[in-house]
Amino acid sequence: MQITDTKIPAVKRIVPKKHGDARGYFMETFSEPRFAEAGIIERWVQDNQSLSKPQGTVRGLHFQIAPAGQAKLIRVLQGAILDVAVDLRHGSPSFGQHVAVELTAEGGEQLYVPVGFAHGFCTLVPDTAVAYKVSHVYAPAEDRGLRWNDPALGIDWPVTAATALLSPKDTQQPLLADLPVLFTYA
Ligand SMILES: Cc1cn([C@H]2C[C@H](O)[C@@H](COP(=O)(O)OP(=O)(O)O[C@H]3O[C@@H](C)C(=O)[C@@H](O)[C@H]3O)O2)c(=O)[nH]c1=O
Repeated sequence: MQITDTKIPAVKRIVPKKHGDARGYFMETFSEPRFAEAGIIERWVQDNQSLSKPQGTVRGLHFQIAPAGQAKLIRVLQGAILDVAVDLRHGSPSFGQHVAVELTAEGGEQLYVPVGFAHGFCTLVPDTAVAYKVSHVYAPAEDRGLRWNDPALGIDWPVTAATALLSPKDTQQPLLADLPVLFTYA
């Protein structure tokens, strides 16, 4: 398992080792000691899974605020996504910047997104299934969003507002400039 920093070091890319044989493959998708060595110490309390039927489905950008902040560990079970994490930590040298990484079922790559980031993805093929661990249970009262295509974020999505499929909620999320201070950089 390889765990490397992305251009925002708090966000990590994980590539599990695939042991292939005549039957197929085996891989460890999570190892507490290996993650701890790489500085990722979380108590994962909920596993989520979603299926997005059309290519070009966008989910996000989402986060939960205190006291229900969520770290996330994202991977693709079927298909492929462009996975995006936006730094919302005021005082961070990368505040407002993002990491965008392709995750595929074939490659088994994962993205670790700590508390303080908004998260979202766009599916790159039809029938894409995504699974992720979170470090706090779903808390609807603390659930928040950020507009996926806010020009201030400069995210190079593979879709436009005319071609993307979003939930009604996600078309109406606030812009970065309209968010109060929600997270601070330690
Ligand atoms: C996120 C969540 C949703 N739900 C319910 C609420 C709603 O009725 C239905 C669909 O919710 P949403 O539209 O928010 O689902 P979705 O847009 O897939 O939300 C997810 O997006 C990705 C990008 C994330 O990062 C996740 O944390 C989560 O916010 O599922 C839960 O029961 N538990 C949960 O943990």
